[in-house]
Amino acid sequence: LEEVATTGYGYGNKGDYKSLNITADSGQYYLVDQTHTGNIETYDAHNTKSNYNLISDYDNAFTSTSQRAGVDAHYYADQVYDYYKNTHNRDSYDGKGAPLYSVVHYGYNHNNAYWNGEAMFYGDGDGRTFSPLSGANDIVAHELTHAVTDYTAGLVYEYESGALNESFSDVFGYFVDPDFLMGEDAYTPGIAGDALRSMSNPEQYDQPAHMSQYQYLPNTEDGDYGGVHINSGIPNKAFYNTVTVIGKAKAEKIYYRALSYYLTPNASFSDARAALIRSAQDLYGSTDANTVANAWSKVGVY
Ligand SMILES: Cc1cc(C(=O)NCC(F)(F)F)no1
Ligand SMILES: [Ca+2]
Ligand SMILES: [Ca+2]
Ligand SMILES: [Zn+2]
Repeated sequence: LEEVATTGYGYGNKGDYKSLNITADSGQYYLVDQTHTGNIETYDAHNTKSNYNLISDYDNAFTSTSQRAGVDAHYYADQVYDYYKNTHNRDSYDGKGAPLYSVVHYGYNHNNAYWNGEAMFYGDGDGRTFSPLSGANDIVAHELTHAVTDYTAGLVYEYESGALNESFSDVFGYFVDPDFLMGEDAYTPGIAGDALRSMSNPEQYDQPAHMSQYQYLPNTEDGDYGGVHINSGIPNKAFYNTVTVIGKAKAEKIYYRALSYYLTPNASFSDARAALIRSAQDLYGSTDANTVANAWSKVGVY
């Protein structure tokens, strides 16, 4: 018997119907999507941090409650893969069709998600701060964009370059989920309208929105590696200032060109401003280049 590509369906964390690309193999069905260069495969860690296994079922319906996190991770990984291929002609995070591996039910009550250089890992949340984190497509795009960044600009995950690394992940989270809130679909299931971060109003969630409020923190785990998730509010606000004037279609080309062509591992906020101005000038001319310049000047970055 061989692995036959087929379609199935399942319910996401919100009980929403999702059509899935799956694989049938000797009477079993697996969350393995063979429709791209590399497979998209989704695993279950059963609330451990080790020994994962492919999510499988006896039919093509992944409708059990325990499968919901995997259904979302599988579906959104496909969505983000398609985004990079269709919008930027980038085949997976390495540009060469690398397979995408996702692991759900990672750890116990784990209020986070992350890319470890090889796979994406999603906690279930504790049910108060987060519901299963794969349920937010901007989080999936955020994590996958860390992989893209690692293969392109390689922004070092500390201080300003690290805050840029975080910001580019939020920015491509916007491009996949075009609203200015980050993580809202998995954040505080008991509270409507809030989010992990706001790109339009970073201060709402205790992030600086201007260079004058940059937080000098130590490059330690406790210091969030120089405040990479905190100081990202400044480039996030600059992005908001840009996209609200230029529009999404142009902004995503400008940001992708800067990330893949101009930015270097130790880029500062000022270097990012220059890379984005250059990208806007290359693609669309001086009017849009000036818009980018002003967007960053307004957050105190020159
Ligand atoms: C600490 C800490 C981690 C994060 C974060 O952005 N995690 C990735 C996400 F996808 F879950 F959002 N923010 O503060
Ligand atoms: Ca969002
Ligand atoms: Ca909420
Ligand atoms: Zn991140």
